Amino acid sequence: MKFVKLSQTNDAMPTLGLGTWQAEPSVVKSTVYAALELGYRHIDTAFNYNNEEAIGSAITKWIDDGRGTRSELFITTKLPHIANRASDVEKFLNLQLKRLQMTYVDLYLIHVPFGFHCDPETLTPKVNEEGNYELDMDTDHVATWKKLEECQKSGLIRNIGLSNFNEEQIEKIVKHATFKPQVLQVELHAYFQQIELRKFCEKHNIILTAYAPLGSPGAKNHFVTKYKYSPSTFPDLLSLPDVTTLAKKYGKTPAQILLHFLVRQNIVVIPKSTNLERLKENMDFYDFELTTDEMDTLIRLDKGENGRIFNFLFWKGVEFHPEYPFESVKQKLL
Ligand SMILES: NC(=O)C1=CN([C@@H]2O[C@H](COP(=O)(O)OP(=O)(O)OC[C@H]3O[C@@H](n4cnc5c(N)ncnc54)[C@H](OP(=O)(O)O)[C@@H]3O)[C@@H](O)[C@H]2O)C=CC1
Ligand SMILES: O=C1CO[C@H](CO)[C@@H](O)[C@@H]1O
Repeated sequence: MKFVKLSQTNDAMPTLGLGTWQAEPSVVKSTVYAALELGYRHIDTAFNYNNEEAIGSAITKWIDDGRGTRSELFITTKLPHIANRASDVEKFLNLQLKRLQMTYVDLYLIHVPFGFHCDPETLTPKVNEEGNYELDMDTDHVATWKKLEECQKSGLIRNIGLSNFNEEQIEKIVKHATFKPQVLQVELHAYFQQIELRKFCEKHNIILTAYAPLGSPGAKNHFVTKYKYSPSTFPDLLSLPDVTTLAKKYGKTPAQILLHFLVRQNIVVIPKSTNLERLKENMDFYDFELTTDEMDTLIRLDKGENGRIFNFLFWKGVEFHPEYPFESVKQKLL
């Protein structure tokens, strides 16, 4: 396992984490326990994934079984879109810590830059007459960030960061922050390499975590059936000839090539799997080295903005939120 150092706390963040979106609570408990046994030390979850409780039980059991200690682990969770306001940070963080059975998380991210009104009974977004989520137009990133800083100071969070924010939004937070964002988690894979954003993060000492590092094969099913997206908009990175050729050459799988490609560039990856064989496979990509020419071949797969899968437009009307982050997605809608 390789680690990256977070600039302000000097914490070591494992370059491989286990993604858990779409990992159902009924299976994720055994998945997380198995992953820890295999050597995973970094788990990525979120309030929205509805599985923090199951993940917490798996980790608690693993520690109680004497298999390892809390301090060996790097646990990330996220402040949800329904709580994207200073007054909700402590309430949600405390609830999430309770679900996770932890006294602190290693990394807490603001999940998305936009906010929705919350139904306090169900802790789900309020829905308007047209059946759309009600946007909270008053989202104030700096105020929310200051609250995260307080929670970091009081020891509930070790590191704070952002997810799905654009450069301008990050810059504003950096300008007002006492404790700067340590990590930015965004969609990042061979078809969507985020070249400009990566330069920006390097300049600000922000570590990038790649979500959907395999091109999120599971999102296709989810978005097509739940949100009626067209199946043709989803990439199949695992079958690309440039990837499968390299896999053959090194005796590796396409997934291992795609993960190696990102980690080689100092990017943290969080592939999701609930399948034991694939959990093992997704750890085993550190023992070979693509040549510079081979890295260049994969770099050339980048489709820029056309490679984006996650635009959040499945939340109808979200592009009208003042903090909707993806200007080029908005432009295309005009
Ligand atoms: N901050 C944010 O807004 C977001 C964060 N995330 C985070 O990033 C994580 C990763 O992204 P995700 O969207 O899950 O996409 P990934 O690119 O990690 O792909 C996961 C999918 O690929 C399959 N898979 C896993 N390993 C392999 C393999 N070796 N070969 C073939 N198929 C494989 C999984 O199925 P199976 O389980 O059956 O193996 C699953 O369907 C999420 O789980 C979540 O933690 C994701 C989206 C947005
Ligand atoms: O993390 C995430 C996984 O994908 C979801 C889509 O339903 C988003 O909620 C979210 O950003």
